Amino acid sequence: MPLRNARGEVTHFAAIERDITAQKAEVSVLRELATTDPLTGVLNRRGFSEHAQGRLAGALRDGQELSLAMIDIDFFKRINDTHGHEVGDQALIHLAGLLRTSFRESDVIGRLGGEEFAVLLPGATLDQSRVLMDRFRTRLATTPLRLHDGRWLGFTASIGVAELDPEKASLATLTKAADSALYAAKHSGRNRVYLAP
Ligand SMILES: Nc1nc2c(ncn2[C@@H]2O[C@H](COP(=O)(O)OP(=O)(O)OP(=O)(O)O)[C@@H](O)[C@H]2O)c(=O)[nH]1
Repeated sequence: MPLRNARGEVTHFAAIERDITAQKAEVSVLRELATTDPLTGVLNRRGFSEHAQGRLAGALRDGQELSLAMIDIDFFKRINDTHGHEVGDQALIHLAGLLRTSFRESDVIGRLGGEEFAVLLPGATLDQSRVLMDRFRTRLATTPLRLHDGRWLGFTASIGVAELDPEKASLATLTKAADSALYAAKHSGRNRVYLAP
């Protein structure tokens, strides 16, 4: 803002300066809280969807393959009913930890709700994803969770995988296809990976 003398000539400029570093940090913490699942630390549905939309747009732009896997714990209700809700929560944390150490930094991992998780695999074809997901399924099935009383709890998951079709490209379409494959995996006996046609 210009400051003038009695003759109306500009002699100085005044400015108000405010350090917004703290506000910026606060906004970023709030953003993180809004997009992260507090129990497992992976992205929540909203965070996953935001990241996935971005990666999907990138894949379409670059003509890159992209796959989506939906992962759902088998008989999770039974785990809760038999061992209690706290052990159920531990199982969710266990699964999220295995997901984090099984996939690349560039893959997007989220908990979509309840015992359902999703992994978005940019650059992966349906066939490559099948191999990766089957490896993960086996890793989960052979890595039991150690309970507080020293006992071990083994559990499995069913997985449905779909690949991005550039002709029908939307996250909703891809999710629906992976969900149908997951449904088929559940109904054919669980603890398996099914691919969307
Ligand atoms: N401990 C715990 N349980 C949860 C949470 N969210 C959802 N659940 C439970 O997850 C269970 C889901 O049960 P169902 O949808 O019947 O599925 P399921 O028993 O895994 O059976 P299938 O998927 O058919 O193998 C319910 O008992 C919910 O109460 C959570 O954050 N923590």
